[in-house]
Amino acid sequence: MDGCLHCVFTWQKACSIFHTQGWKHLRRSFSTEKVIHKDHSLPNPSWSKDLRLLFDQFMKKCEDGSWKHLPSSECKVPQRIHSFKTYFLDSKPVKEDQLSQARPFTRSYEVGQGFEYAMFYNEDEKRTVCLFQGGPYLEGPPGFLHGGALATMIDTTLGVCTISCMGLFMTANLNINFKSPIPLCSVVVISSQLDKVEGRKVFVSCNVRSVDEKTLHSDATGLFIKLDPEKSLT
Ligand SMILES: CCCCCCCC(=O)SCCNC(=O)CCNC(=O)[C@H](O)C(C)(C)COP(=O)(O)OP(=O)(O)OC[C@H]1O[C@@H](n2cnc3c(N)ncnc32)[C@H](O)[C@@H]1OP(=O)(O)O
Repeated sequence: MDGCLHCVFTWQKACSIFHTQGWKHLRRSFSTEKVIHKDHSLPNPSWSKDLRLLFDQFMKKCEDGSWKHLPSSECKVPQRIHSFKTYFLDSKPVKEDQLSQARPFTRSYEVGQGFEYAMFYNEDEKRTVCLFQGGPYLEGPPGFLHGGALATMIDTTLGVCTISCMGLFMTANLNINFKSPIPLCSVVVISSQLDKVEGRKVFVSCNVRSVDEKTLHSDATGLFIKLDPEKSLT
């Protein structure tokens, strides 16, 4: 179990270092035994009552060990992270100075304005649940969440579901049905599961429901491909 969670943390940590400090630092960081970051997936004053209640419910489910709360940025770097650099040694990313202002997309807004979420993972059931509150800067149609913002959270949730079992990956395909618009600043529950693994291909799916579960806002499937160390990404 720890190994699976470490994979999630590894990806998040790697993205964070890459976006903020560039490849050199990413590589250097692999020699670090333990790095602690602030966890952005804990309650803050912008969270609605619904989000807090759901968060508390899932934290209770964590007490018997069946579910795990996944920190958003706080992470331990496992020894196996050394292998991560293999995938990127030959890549030629954009200049490091261009990346100095970059940050992970879902954590790029001020508290409460963009993506507020917490994720929970069930190892036995291979399921990931994301509790998501889309803030006012994520507006699409007046008063409603932008479809791209929902797609981002679906991709992230499916990605976490995937990485928990397979390590480093990229999204190859996302197929989303938007069934009912999501009021801005409301809370939805994104429930994802791993459906099938075929070699380097992992098939996952999810649905997005209102807090009372009465409204199906969206459903989606995703295909994630495990990175091949023999291939460069660029
Ligand atoms: C924890 C945080 C979660 C964050 C989640 C966010 C994740 C992201 O946003 S990733 C960014 C968006 N995605 C990308 O930019 C990916 C761009 N694409 C790529 O880099 C490559 O196409 C990549 C890595 C996905 C696959 O490349 P590669 O490793 O060469 O795989 P390749 O050999 O072409 O294909 C492997 C298998 O997958 C299949 N496949 C690949 N792409 C697709 C696709 N789009 N649809 C269906 N099948 C596909 C191939 O047919 C092949 O199948 P088989 O083994 O049966 O012959």
